[in-house]
Amino acid sequence: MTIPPASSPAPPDPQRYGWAIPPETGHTPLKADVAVIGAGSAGLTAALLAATNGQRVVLIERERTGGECTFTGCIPSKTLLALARQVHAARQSAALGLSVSGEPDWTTIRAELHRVIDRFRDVDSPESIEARGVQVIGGQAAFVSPHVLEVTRGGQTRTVMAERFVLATGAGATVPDIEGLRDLPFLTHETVFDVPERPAHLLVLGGGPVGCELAQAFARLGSRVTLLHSGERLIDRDEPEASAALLRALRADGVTVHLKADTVQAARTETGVRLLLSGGQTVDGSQLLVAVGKAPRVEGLGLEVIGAEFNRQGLKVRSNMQSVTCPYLWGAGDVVGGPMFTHGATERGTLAGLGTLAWWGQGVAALRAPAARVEDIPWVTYTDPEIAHWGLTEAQATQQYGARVTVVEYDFARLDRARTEQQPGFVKLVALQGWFGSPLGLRVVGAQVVGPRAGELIQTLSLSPRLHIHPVRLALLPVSYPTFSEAVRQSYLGLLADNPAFGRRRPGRAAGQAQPSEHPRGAATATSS
Ligand SMILES: Cc1cc2nc3c(=O)[nH]c(=O)nc-3n(C[C@H](O)[C@H](O)[C@H](O)COP(=O)(O)OP(=O)(O)OC[C@H]3O[C@@H](n4cnc5c(N)ncnc54)[C@H](O)[C@@H]3O)c2cc1C
Ligand SMILES: NC(=O)c1ccc[n+]([C@@H]2O[C@H](COP(=O)([O-])OP(=O)(O)OC[C@H]3O[C@@H](n4cnc5c(N)ncnc54)[C@H](O)[C@@H]3O)[C@@H](O)[C@H]2O)c1
Repeated sequence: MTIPPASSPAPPDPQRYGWAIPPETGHTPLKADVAVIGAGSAGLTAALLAATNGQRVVLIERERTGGECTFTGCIPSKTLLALARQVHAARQSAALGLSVSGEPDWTTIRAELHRVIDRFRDVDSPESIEARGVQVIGGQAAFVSPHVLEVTRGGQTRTVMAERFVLATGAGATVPDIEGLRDLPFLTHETVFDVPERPAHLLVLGGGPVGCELAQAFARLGSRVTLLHSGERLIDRDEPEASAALLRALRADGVTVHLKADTVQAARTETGVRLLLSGGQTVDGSQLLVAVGKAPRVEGLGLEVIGAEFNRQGLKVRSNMQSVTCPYLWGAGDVVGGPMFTHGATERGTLAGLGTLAWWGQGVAALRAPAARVEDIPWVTYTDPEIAHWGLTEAQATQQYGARVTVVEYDFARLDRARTEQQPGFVKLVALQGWFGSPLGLRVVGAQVVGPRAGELIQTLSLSPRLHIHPVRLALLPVSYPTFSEAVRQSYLGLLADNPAFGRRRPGRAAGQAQPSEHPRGAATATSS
């Protein structure tokens, strides 16, 4: 199946985004040491770092400074989830004798969402960036010859010449090749936060982080939600137990989930949209949200003109983010492919920014490069329960290291703080056993957390391997009682000693060998609904 990139999003409403649009392009050619294309998390980081180190920097943005994270990604999605959690908590309080009825007011929810975005917008406004020594210009940039960009906007063109360049153009929503889909007015993350009315019945295509986070948020805010995912399990880069926990949670929130759903046709109906699945089943809804992944924005940038190699996975770069074929170009953020996270974008933006500096910057970049490796970036899905992961899954580790793999499972039923808050969850550590039964050579290679504060816990759980600290040191670190952080110590102790109070240890299993009944809280592997 081919997944072509979505067409460009509609231009932003100038009333709403007024001053967040960079100033007019102007006519005079510009000369700079460093030109950065794209003012999202990656481009901003690279541009500010280069400027702080005395470079003349021009930052070119075609739409809004701040990028996806601020306007259509992390900030609106986390705000919507937080509002949805409040509504959910209010509903749950019926058990305490409080009475809550009705649905939350969508106009208020939407206003609240945009109030929060507005607060973030201040930080990355063109004025604020210029105050930090970076010249910001608005327009669409493309290379026209080596070291030369043409920036166009509203029929005007301006030339920008620079010694070095950073490409940080991000990634756009992909649209699957489903018959009739492109004839429908579907939503993506670029438009869903602006819907004027609460969707009566939202169909969500895709069970990755975007689909799952938004399915839960809209369900809790009063929409009927049906999620259709082509895979066997949701968020399939995480452990199967995490996917299963999320499936249970979404269903408990009233979301109808179809796994292994192969949508073959989409059509408009009088009340919205109808999807036809390959088995003949139809699913009707009022709106459709497409959340099946993102594609790096590498087209139309004149990369061919400067000999920079790229493909649909993104700009091809070395570990220090320098283009593999164009020595004066660095890539940063979603445009280089791999894990698409804001912290990945800023880390890679830092490397690219360092790369544009003199030899010493490139030296520091080489030292920092390992931290930006795909394997070293933890990620979090901000649903309830929160789900966080770092490193290899059990199946990946077993494939790579065979019988050396050992797994510790720690159930929050043993964690006092979780018990007081009556919150389920678990930690799973994937490790390599020490040599000859000793702690020598013992090493954690992966971690998964599901439950409250999972996004915070994963940082500490992954410290030992990421900082090359022996697991014993983390296992013996005193932790305040009663905190969720005790789960870190208890699971690490489980690596060292077989005691029911700690995490339970077992040999690693290859993919498909999982025994669901043994998983924490009996988390069964997700199956088709
Ligand atoms: C719904 C959602 C929720 C998310 N939640 C999280 C989360 O909780 N945590 C997390 O870590 N990540 C999250 N992400 C991912 C995160 O938003 C991205 O990984 C990150 O913002 C990418 O930053 P970037 O700088 O690479 O790209 P972007 O922020 O997309 O910036 C690229 C910029 O380049 C500009 N541009 C493109 N082409 C040109 C051109 N030719 N000329 C000039 N300008 C151009 C674009 O207009 C854009 O402003 C989420 C994503 C989505 C969709
Ligand atoms: N919390 C976070 O850090 C966060 C939140 C949201 C997004 N992101 C990032 O943004 C990027 C995009 O996220 P995403 O969830 O859109 O993409 P994704 O690729 O992570 O997940 C999309 C899922 O949709 C499935 N799919 C593909 N075609 C389908 C079809 N026709 N019908 C049904 N399902 C289909 C895929 O199998 C895949 O599992 C990812 O890199 C993600 O990591 C991060």
